[in-house]
Amino acid sequence: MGAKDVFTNPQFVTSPGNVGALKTSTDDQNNNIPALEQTEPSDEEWHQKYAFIIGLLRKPHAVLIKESLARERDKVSQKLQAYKLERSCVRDSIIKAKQIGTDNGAQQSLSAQMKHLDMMCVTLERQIDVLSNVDQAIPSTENIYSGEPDSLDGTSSEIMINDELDVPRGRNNRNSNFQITINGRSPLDAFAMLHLERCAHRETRKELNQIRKKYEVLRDEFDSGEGLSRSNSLLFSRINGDLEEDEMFSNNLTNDDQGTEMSIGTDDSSSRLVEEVRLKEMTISQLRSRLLHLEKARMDKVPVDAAREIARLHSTLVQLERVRDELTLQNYTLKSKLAELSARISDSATYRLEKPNHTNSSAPTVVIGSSHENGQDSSEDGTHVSVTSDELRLRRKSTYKVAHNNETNAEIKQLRAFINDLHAKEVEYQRKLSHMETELGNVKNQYADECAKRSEVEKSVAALKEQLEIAKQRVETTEKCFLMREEESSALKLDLDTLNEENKRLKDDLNLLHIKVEIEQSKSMEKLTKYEKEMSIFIEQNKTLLEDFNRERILRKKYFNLVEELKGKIRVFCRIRPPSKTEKSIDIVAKCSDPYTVTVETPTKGMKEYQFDRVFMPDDSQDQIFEDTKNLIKSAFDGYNVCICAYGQTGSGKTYTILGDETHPGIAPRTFSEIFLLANNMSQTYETQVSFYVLELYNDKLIDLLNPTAVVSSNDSPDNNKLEIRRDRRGTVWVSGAKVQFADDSSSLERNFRQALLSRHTATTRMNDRSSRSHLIVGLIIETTSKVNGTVQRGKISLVDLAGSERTGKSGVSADTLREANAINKSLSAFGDVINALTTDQSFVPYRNNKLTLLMQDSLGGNAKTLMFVNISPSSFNLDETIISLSYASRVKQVTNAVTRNAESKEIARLKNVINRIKRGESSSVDEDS
Ligand SMILES: Nc1ncnc2c1ncn2[C@@H]1O[C@H](COP(=O)(O)OP(=O)(O)OP(=O)(O)O)[C@@H](O)[C@H]1O
Repeated sequence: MGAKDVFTNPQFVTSPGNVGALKTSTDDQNNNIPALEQTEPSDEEWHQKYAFIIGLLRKPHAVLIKESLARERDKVSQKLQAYKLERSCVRDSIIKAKQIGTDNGAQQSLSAQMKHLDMMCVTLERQIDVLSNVDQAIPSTENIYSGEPDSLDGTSSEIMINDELDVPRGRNNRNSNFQITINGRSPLDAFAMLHLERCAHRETRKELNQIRKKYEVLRDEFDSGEGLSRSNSLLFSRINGDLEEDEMFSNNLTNDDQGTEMSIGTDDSSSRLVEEVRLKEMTISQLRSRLLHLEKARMDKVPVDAAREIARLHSTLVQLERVRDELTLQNYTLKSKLAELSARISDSATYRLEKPNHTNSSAPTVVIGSSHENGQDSSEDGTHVSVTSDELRLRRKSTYKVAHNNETNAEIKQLRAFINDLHAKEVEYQRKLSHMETELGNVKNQYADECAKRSEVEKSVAALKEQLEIAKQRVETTEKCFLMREEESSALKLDLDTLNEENKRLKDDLNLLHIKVEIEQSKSMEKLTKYEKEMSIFIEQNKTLLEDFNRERILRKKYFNLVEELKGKIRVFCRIRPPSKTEKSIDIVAKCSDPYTVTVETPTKGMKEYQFDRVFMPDDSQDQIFEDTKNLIKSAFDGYNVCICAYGQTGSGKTYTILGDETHPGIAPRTFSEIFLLANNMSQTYETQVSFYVLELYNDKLIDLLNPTAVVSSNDSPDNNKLEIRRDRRGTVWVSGAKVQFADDSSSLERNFRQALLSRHTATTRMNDRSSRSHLIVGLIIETTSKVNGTVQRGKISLVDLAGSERTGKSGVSADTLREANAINKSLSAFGDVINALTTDQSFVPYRNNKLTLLMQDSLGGNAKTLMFVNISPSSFNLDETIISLSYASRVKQVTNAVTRNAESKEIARLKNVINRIKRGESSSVDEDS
């Protein structure tokens, strides 16, 4: 195609008859030998063609092509280097894999990779070679300018241009605006194709030369035969279609009669020869058809002009074969004629010998062949011969010939010699013909081999072309991708520019905003600092105020208490015990809303509220209870009477509050420790003497628990009951006849106290496992004598654990203890009466109605600082009792005592002691008041 494009361009075709057409010279027309030199373009013509293309390749273009070729070669070289490097890495990996002994799959994968890399390396090396060849084929720029044909000489610019020729078509070419084309091809392509065409022509020329030489050899051999000049002329006259003379000669011999058949006879050698020739012809025709097929197949693949050349060569070959066939035919014809002539001659001789005087003319009669078409047998006697009309005619002719015997004898002889020669020549000719056929066969075989080789090469070239096409497509795809990426990149660049501008604008805005924000921030910071300062001031003020408030609150409470104390009011603490096991599932109705208020939810009257000096919650510990209580202990050291009592329904926690248990000691044991602690603290300035008594009011009877035997005797005999409740002149209640025991320390005091408690009356009720069935009164007398001035102060702490107020049915007391319950209720009722009288400012307070009220005379409205615990149960089960207790305690809180200090001067105390001693010596009664 490329070659066709180049050569169909009129500018290339310098001599239309020279290129693409086999021209037959005048001299060779007779011999039918192609004039190869004249059909092949001369070197000058080739140079003209090259020069035309090179003329187009002006210096800039040539330089560009060379540069682009060099670039391409460098690129491919770099690629090759990279592949080689990768190859060496893969090789190292394979070696390592073998050393380590990795699995076969990995090794196979590496091997496949290695093969691929090898293939790529080979391909790239070939590409580099091709590029180098093309580069060398392009003449240097000086030569382009000078346009010297030598520079384009086929020998000097001989390149192996094949279908792998890869003219750089990348960006470089595009960028260099290399747009000159020849029939749609770049000059470089045209140059390459021209070169290809020239090479093909050279090959064809070589081939034809060989054929021509062989042909000439054959011809020389044919011509060089002795005595063959005539036959040669005849043969070549036949070859050249000049058969007139021969036909005349034939007509002379055969009288040229239509329908006459000249039998050659049954000569075996001739028929064998004919058969051989026929077989050879068949073989030749088969070979020819095969050759034609192969030629056609090859022609499809070769450039058109080369194909045309080959076609012409082929037609020449066909012509030559036709000539050969004709010669063969003529040979046969001549052979048959010779045979005929021989037969005639022999017949004529026979006739002449047999009938020498038969006719006047004595001309021999010629019997031709064995043709006896009329079925008449010839007679052997010679006198009568039965002959056909043909025989008669022949005889006439023979007669004629005999008449000219003398003239023809010489000719016959000559003919015989000629026949002999012809026979010899025929043999020779057959030999040469067979030799020529063999040669022709060899040539054909060689040609077929060449064709096969060429087809192989063409196949490999086609495969390489395909690879090249794939590579080109890949390059084009890559270029397209690259272009797309470039377009995308440019679009992105535009976007980026826009975004950069936007970003810049936004940054400016942001900077402005930053400045504004900073200004605002600084302002805000100033304000914040200001506010913080103000806030800290406020916080400080608030803190101070809070502290002041708390201090004031405490002070207020303190002063309120003080006022209350000064007023002599009884202080009342409320303590709510935790729910017992049996009360867990029952509703809780009594709650502590704040440290001074207890609320009780009643089903009929709603929520009831009671205010007390302090309210303790169920989980408040014995420590917390005593913490708010121990100030009173100090008052006893100051000479005041102090009374701490617990009131409440049975099982509400009175005994737990006053006495406690072993693990949770109550107010009494803690008071013992506190007394001796204070005494110890004051031991520098005061001498302290502690004495105590423990009484029980059981069934309206006083029992001295420090002397329980006395109790038994008193019960048995009232006369022996010496325990009498008395008051001294300052109103302090004391019990005459009760054992007052001195205590040196708290432990001995507690030990004796616990011992005394063992004698207390208790019982198990439904409300309490260890219900106190009596009122317990513990008197602690503290007498302090100042070591400085001898002042004596005498204070008393009364700890009273009242028996539980109860409803007999609810508490489930037995009939045996019913009397105890009645006595308890009676005493508590008297206690209530006294409270009523005191709170209603009645002139008469019924202390004497009951021994309990008589005993507590100095604690209720008397000369004492009184603290009463009202113990309540939280559960709804005890709601009624709880409300009664709380109402009762609220009234007690209104009671005012007449609090005075029990202090005397040292002298009075001394005198009193003297008097007491005298009195003890003179009289046992020292009561000052009853
Ligand atoms: N605040 C409390 N914390 C823990 N347990 C308590 C509390 N108050 C009372 N109890 C328990 O409740 C039960 C009854 O208490 P306590 O004996 O003191 O009642 P009481 O009022 O003295 O009864 P009674 O009048 O029948 O003698 C006891 O087992 C006691 O341990």
